[in-house]
Amino acid sequence: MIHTLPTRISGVEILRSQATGTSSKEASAWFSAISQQFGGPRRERVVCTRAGQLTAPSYYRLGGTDRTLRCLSGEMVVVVIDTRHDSPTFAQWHSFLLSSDNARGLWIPAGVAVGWQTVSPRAQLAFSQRLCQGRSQQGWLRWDDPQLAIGWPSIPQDLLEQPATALDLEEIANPDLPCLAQVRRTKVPQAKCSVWYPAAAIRRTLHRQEKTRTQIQFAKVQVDASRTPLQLPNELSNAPGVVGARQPGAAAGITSRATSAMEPTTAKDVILVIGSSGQLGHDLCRYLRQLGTVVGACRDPEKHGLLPVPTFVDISRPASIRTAIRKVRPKLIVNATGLTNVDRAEKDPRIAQLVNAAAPAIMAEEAREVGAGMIHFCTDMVFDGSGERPWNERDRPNPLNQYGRTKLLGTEAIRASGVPHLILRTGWLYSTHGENYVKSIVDLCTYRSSITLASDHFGSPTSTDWLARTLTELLSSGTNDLVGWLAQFGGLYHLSNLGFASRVEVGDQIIATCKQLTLPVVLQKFHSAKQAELPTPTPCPLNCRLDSSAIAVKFGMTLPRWQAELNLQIAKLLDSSILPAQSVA
Ligand SMILES: NC(=O)C1=CN([C@@H]2O[C@H](COP(=O)(O)OP(=O)(O)OC[C@H]3O[C@@H](n4cnc5c(N)ncnc54)[C@H](OP(=O)(O)O)[C@@H]3O)[C@@H](O)[C@H]2O)C=CC1
Ligand SMILES: Cc1cn([C@H]2C[C@H](O)[C@@H](COP(=O)(O)OP(=O)(O)O[C@H]3O[C@@H](C)C(=O)[C@@H](O)[C@H]3O)O2)c(=O)[nH]c1=O
Repeated sequence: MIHTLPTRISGVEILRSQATGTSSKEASAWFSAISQQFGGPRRERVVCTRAGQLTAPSYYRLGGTDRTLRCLSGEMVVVVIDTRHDSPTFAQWHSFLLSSDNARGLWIPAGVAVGWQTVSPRAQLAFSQRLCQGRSQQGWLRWDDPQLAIGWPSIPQDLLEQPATALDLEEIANPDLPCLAQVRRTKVPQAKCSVWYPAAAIRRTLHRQEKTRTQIQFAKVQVDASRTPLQLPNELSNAPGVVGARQPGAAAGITSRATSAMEPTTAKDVILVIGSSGQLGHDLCRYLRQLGTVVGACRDPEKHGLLPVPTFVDISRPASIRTAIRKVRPKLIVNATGLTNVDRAEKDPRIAQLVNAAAPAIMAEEAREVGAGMIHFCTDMVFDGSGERPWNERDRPNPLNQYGRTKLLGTEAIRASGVPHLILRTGWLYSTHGENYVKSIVDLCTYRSSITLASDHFGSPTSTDWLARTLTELLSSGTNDLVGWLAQFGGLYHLSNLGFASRVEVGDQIIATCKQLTLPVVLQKFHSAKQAELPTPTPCPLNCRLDSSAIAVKFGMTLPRWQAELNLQIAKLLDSSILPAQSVA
């Protein structure tokens, strides 16, 4: 019996069964359990892949065929993307870690694209697909669709099965766009031509002929949406160079992907994200792609994990910062760097000064040189933590430690530089990647029976996913002129998730969410202590509450409550099994 669990993508289900292991006997037991439960006849196969190999997402439409996957050996990250424009989770993607250990399978309904990347040296995937009567239309989604910004585990070493006809989600699913047709053209007469109408989900084969070994090219044709599908074939048949392309060459309005003519014609602004390996930098790279061409910069490309390969920068060396910026010549410099280890900053004030204070000042200088604007992130730790009132932008900073002091200097340098800028002062950041207190507590609570947290240290947990998305939304109104937008609307704003909590209350919320998501939690309760009683060497402010009302009012934003955002991010964390997979129900 296979048990099913719903996921965040409507209709996609996690499959759990008793069967584990890699033997072919168990693979066939799995296949027959799938047939029994989900019906047949089915096409079954076992696919072998190597580390880094990526199979681009594909989906089925007409005749709708469902698919199931399970990892027989090794580990792979499977990404599902909802391409059904009438679905409540349309355009959302979600990743799952499938491994031989967690014995997890996935059920993928028609209309949901699925692709995978292997993370272990080798892996085997059991793939079962219901055969349906008539033709079932398979399509491919670009694995690097910039709008989706899928967080694949790494830059693919090897790209399997992404045909040249792979489309962006917008092209596939938006019924409001003019119809897009895909045309296969060959150099021989009576070539096969497939026309596909995403809006109507109709596919036709115009001319059939015996197989030819002639090289096949692909072209995409944008047609007038007002034309009915039946009119289209004639038009295509008449288009020289497409059907029976005797004279290869571009027909009016028809362009080959190979010529890159489908790429946007207007040059996109370049956005340089410095610190792309950090928790916030990573999410900024994912979201800011919606606004321009993102170039990451960090000192360890291995930690960047996204495409394209980042530019090298060591921000403790001024020359390195200047070289990186002059090389990339961005319109926008986003500084997501920081020496964020508060104890390390206290012990090594010279490095803290270089990274948190001097580097932002140099970035601002260089931004002026190349005519760029700047985004920067400041911290709640610039305040002394007195009182209980949330700090607003007019309150006077008075940092207690080197981290706070150097961050304040960096912020002040940018403000004084005259460069158009937006500085977001935030606090208590966490993410589903990188090291942070949320991930640590989720991990620790499965095997530690006691953890002590401060009951008198208050702030707002804020997810980097939300912060990066919110910044992108803010900037999107200024994409025509990012620098001009910053000059007009920029400045310093406080921005964090809504509501305040002590560190203990945050811990309690994490445990409650983990239990709700059926993580086997061992920890029952946190021990509370005063911050001063904890073995932390660095003096830290107690009141880190930030008042984000100024930015919310100015831009009409609704801030999510920290609890709701935390629940969402923990669900993502557990679903994608960044934690040990066997601890997930
Ligand atoms: N974390 C938090 O709670 C808060 C953070 N902030 C601010 O937000 C920003 C992002 O924070 P967060 O994502 O949490 O930080 P992380 O510690 O996750 O990331 C910091 C980034 O800075 C990079 N970096 C540090 N030193 C150097 C160097 N010498 N050369 C090149 N890169 C370097 C790191 O690179 P590498 O990966 O190689 O180390 C990493 O990419 C920082 O400015 C921080 O001060 C503000 C408020 C709260
Ligand atoms: C990382 C970690 C934290 N904790 C506890 C300790 C502490 O009470 C709480 C928070 O830990 P942190 O290391 O995030 O604490 P801290 O360094 O105080 O966090 C600060 O970081 C800098 C960069 C900022 O700018 C601030 O806004 C703030 O987020 O969680 C654990 O119990 N286990 C862990 O593994």
